[in-house]
Amino acid sequence: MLDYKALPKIELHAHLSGSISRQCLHEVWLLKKAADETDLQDPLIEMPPGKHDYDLKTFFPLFSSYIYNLVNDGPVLRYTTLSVLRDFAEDGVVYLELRTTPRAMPAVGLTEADYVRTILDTIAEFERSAEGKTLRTKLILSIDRRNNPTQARQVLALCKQFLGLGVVGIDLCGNPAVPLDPQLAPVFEDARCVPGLGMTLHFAEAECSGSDAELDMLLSWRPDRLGHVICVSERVRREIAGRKGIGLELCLSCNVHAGMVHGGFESHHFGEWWKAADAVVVLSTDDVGIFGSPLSNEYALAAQHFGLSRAHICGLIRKGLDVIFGGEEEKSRLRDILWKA
Ligand SMILES: CNc1ncnc2c1ncn2[C@@H]1O[C@H](COP(=O)(O)O)[C@@H](O)[C@H]1O
Repeated sequence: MLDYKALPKIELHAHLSGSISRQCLHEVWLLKKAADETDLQDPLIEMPPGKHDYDLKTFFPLFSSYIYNLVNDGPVLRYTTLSVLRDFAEDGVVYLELRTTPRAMPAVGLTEADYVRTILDTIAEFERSAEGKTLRTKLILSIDRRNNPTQARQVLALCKQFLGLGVVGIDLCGNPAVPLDPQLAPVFEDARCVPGLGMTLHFAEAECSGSDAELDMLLSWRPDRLGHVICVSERVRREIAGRKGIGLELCLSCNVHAGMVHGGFESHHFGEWWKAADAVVVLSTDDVGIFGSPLSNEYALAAQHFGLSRAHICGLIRKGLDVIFGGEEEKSRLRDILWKA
């Protein structure tokens, strides 16, 4: 039996706010409650331990109406980010690309740039600590589907501002039920022209965001990686398969628990993609705080449901290296770690 936790792993699709454990949110809530700074319900009641079956209707409001109201100042952003980094490190993750939607906190005078800076400073602080020795973390900034073009432009401006300082990519995320504003296209087209900036897109998460017209537009931006890739037509599937070296960030537990795929783990499209010669499949957690499955468990699930051997698992992790946004130096560090495992 493989020790999936001890196995060095790379995580490329993890949303910061969704990766905060309920215990950590509870600790924040206790402090805020004691200081009379919150009217929110205890996170352990709001999101009972063991409850992971949030569907797309109940999932997105968790952020807008709950988590964002608890993580609403600089010290809490630092505290929760540290906790997320610690959790990934303890799970044996050696390279992490964390993604987040820059968020101003006007009540405490924090701008979107301050938000990004606070997270980068926290990552640096963690990497200097003994517990952070093996994990290296980079940041991807997300444009949410609900953002207007001005907000999207601002995210791109932040990517440029912090490129080389820890930010390595741009993402399109958000509730797939929100129609995609075609005016976001020029922002991603411009992002594509920024040297050194990686691009990953949430792709065909639901029927409503899986039309060929939408997917053709996303593919025209020439993304390096795609997240989820669920509701794709046969033509789009072939188109993706033909894009040599494209990264596919697949999230087993998230998709199964949220009812985004049907028929349980065995029928997850990981089964179709993981052997595809030209695609690079990277197992990812998405939102471990909500769906409760750390990356080590995602690998265990893949092995259990798709019959992957130790050699398959190690091969998959090593192949993932090709699609990281962290640059050659990071790849070389990871080669040393992953080929020794
Ligand atoms: C099914 N999986 C998903 N699909 C699409 N968007 C997702 C997501 N999981 C999380 N997010 C997006 O990430 C934000 C929270 O993290 P940050 O505040 O950015 O760190 C949410 O607002 C949500 O839109």
